[in-house]
Amino acid sequence: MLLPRRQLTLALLKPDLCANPNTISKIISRITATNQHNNFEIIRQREILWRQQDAEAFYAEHRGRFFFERLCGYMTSGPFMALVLARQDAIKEWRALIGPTHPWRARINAPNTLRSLYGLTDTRNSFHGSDSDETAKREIEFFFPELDVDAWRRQEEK
Ligand SMILES: Nc1ncnc2c1ncn2[C@@H]1O[C@H](COP(=O)(O)OP(=O)(O)OP(=O)(O)O)[C@@H](O)[C@H]1O
Repeated sequence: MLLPRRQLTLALLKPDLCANPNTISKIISRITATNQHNNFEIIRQREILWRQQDAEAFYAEHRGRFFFERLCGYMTSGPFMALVLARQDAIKEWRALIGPTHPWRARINAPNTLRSLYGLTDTRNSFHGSDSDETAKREIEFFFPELDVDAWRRQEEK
């Protein structure tokens, strides 16, 4: 029987979460829980501490937006976790698990999502997820340059 092909995505657990190790372990348990909507395999995991220029490079597409300075300030305020997650439909399923960008919207429309439970404000929304295969490759290789995403995908297709 052919197993469904897995996909990679980049997940960030942002600095407000990493200030509390207990919160991180609860979130990791939820990510890896074996049920239909979780069940992610953590392929790589790394603690990151950014300088201002790292945040500006990663979020370059948002330069000029009203929240750009706030976003870079938040992401350089302390260590955060970068994770590479694998499962079938990883991009869609991780974005579904974290919920809408704005935590207040998540609390109304998607109350069991991670941003509903842990997100603080529009900027301090605690999580990130890649939005396409192309973005996932760029973002994964930004944090894990030693991981060749194309090679991983080729291997997965065999
Ligand atoms: N209207 C806003 N006000 C304040 N901060 C914002 C706003 N929109 C986005 N941000 C911040 O910028 C980040 C990147 O914005 P983007 O539009 O790419 O959100 P997203 O794709 O839903 O979230 P993410 O990329 O973090 O998964 C958001 O996660 C949030 O921290």
